[in-house]
Order: sequence, then structure tokens, then C-alpha cells
Amino acid sequence: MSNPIISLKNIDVTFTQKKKTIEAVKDVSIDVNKGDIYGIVGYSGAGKSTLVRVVNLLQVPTAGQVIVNGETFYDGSKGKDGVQIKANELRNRRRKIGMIFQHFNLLNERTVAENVAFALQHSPLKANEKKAKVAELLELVELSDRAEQFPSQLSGGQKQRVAIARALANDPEILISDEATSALDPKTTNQILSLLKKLNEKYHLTILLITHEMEAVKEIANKVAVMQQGVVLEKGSTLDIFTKPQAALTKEFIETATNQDKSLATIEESEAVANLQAGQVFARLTYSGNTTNEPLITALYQKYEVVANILYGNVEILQGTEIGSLLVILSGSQDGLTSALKNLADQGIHVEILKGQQA
Ligand SMILES: Nc1ncnc2c1ncn2[C@@H]1O[C@H](COP(=O)(O)OP(=O)(O)OP(=O)(O)O)[C@@H](O)[C@H]1O
Repeated sequence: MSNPIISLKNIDVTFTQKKKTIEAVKDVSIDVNKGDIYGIVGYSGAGKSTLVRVVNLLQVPTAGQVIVNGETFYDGSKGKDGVQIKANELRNRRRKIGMIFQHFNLLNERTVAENVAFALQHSPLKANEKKAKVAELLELVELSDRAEQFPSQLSGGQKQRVAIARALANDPEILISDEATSALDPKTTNQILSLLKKLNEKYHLTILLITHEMEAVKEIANKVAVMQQGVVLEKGSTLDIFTKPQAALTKEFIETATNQDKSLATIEESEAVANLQAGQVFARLTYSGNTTNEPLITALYQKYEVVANILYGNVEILQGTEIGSLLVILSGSQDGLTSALKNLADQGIHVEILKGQQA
């Protein structure tokens, strides 16, 4: 059995403002294993930031349990307001949880090196050891030559790398990245994501990746939870979520991340789909890994006399595995279509009927 480094159980966070009650997080349970890059994806206001602030008790939940590295930080089942870890113990534990943010949160009047050193102010290291640590961290994020510059002299990507160096100063086991790439252009975003991946691989750093971009999840996360209105709609391995998405919102995120959204809109308006005939279905087929080599389309005709007209095809590489998706119109007899769709599902191909009679 896996032993999660972060276990959030049945977390509720409710804010009360005057007479208004906001249920920001509702009954969310998530287990993050050591070495995971766990993406939490959702639109603005979904409750992502509130949820991750619960991990280090920057936000105390209204109900539920928070267990980090085997230590119970909060247990809502005990007592009226729950039982919390002692303040000094929490302070120590928090140093092992680094955080980075969309707006970097650097001290503008301090140099790059001083910004990183700031995180070491309570460290037991001696002055010369702290200096060496800062130099080592700046080398890690490839900013050694900028040590004496000020944040205002840096690009957004460089600022975020300073923030990452600072977040790593106390050798954390967990890094929380709250929309860390949201203010960056696509190229810089990829550089930061690659750096996070490198830190994950090299130091086995567990990363919680909060984002509204499924693209970022696709690049580096091995697990993902999709949030909407305080609730986790679905969660699982990135591979499973991308090949068998259930919730409409998850599908929407994936379509955007794989650039299918625009193609789909155009194809849905095409004559072939707009004027779909009886005996035809418009479907999306998604398949991963070993199924990609199967001569799917030929087999459908040979076995069931079902003709597949491919309107769109795409292959993505996710976690080193090929994920194929096809938008097709399948035409055949009622029985032929039923058997063909069953055959596809039996082969582990995820079939979504987008239009036409469900055979
Ligand atoms: N301290 C607070 N007091 C009252 N309401 C809050 C507080 N913090 C968050 N909320 C509300 O909780 C809900 C979830 O907010 P949250 O910031 O967690 O969402 P999010 O998914 O992180 O979105 P964003 O990316 O925009 O921050 C929102 O309706 C927000 O207005």
C-alpha cells in the first residue's frame, strides 16, 4: 500500500462574511504520494488556492483531516474546533513545505542573493554555510550571475527562478506551486515547468501544481484532480484522466490543452457532421500506448462493415505514452455500429458519441 506524504480527508472550508456563507472547499479528499507531481486544475474561484493553503494550515479547514508526512496537522473529528498541531511544531514543519506564487512575492529592495538568504533567517546554518547554500541554490536555478541584481532587473521567468531557489532554501520535501506560470509567456512557462520536473526527478521533490492550464498538467504532472465550485469532479493518473475523462469540464480542459477545441468547433459545423444521416454517429476515439498500433479502422470495416471517415487525428505524448485521438463519422447498419462500438470499448478505446444515435 502506498503511504501518502499529503493526505487530505473530507476537507471543508467555509467562509462566513456578514450574512453570507461561502463554501470554498466541499468534502475534498486527496492523497499525494512522495515524488508525485499532483496537478489541481480548475477555473478561477474553484477553490484550488484555498485547498492547498490547507496543506500547511495557512488556511485552517472547517472540517476534515490534514496529515502531512505522517503527522496530523489538523483533525476536525476531535473537539468542537478540531485539534491542531502545536504552533512551534507547525513552524518547523512549514519550512519543509516550499511555496511559489503567480506574482513571485520577492522583496524588491533586496538583491537576488538576499531574497534567497531571507528564507534562511531561522536556519541553524552558520553565516558562511548560508552563503554557500545561497550560491548552490542560485546555481541550481542558473542565476549565479544575477546574485547581486535586484528583482526589477529580472524577467518574469528569472524572478520565478529566484522564488523557486528561495522556496528550496530549507530543503523542503513538498513544493506548492500556486499558478506559478500563469503570468509567464508559453516559452518561459515551459522552462519553469522543466525546472520543476528536474527538481522532482533529482530530489524526489513532491509538487502540488495548482493551475488553470491543463497544458501545464499535461507537461509534467503524473496525477491530476479537476475542481469546480469547491468540489473535486474527478481525479486520477494524468494518463487515465486524459484517455477517459468523465466530467464535461475535464473534457473541456483537455480539448484546450490538446488544441482540439478549435478543430472540434470547425468540424462540428462541417457539412458531414451538421447533416449526419441515420446510421451514422460522430464520435471521438481516444486510445493510449499499445492500442495505437492496432489497425482500428480497417478492422471495423472487415468485421462489421462499418466505414470510418476520419475528420481529425492527433497524437500527444503524455508521461512517455502515446495518446491518440480521432474524430470520426462511423457509418453502418444499426447492428454493425453497436458491435463496432462494443469492439472498440473492449480494446480499451474510450468512445464518446458526440452526435448521432447512441447505437
Ligand atoms: N479569505 C476568504 N474569505 C472569504 N471568501 C474567500 C476567502 N478566500 C477565498 N474565498 C472564496 O472562496 C472561493 C474559492 O477561492 P480560491 O481562491 O480558493 O479559488 P481558486 O480556484 O484558487 O481561484 P483563483 O485562481 O482565482 O485564486 C471563491 O469564491 C473566493 O471568493
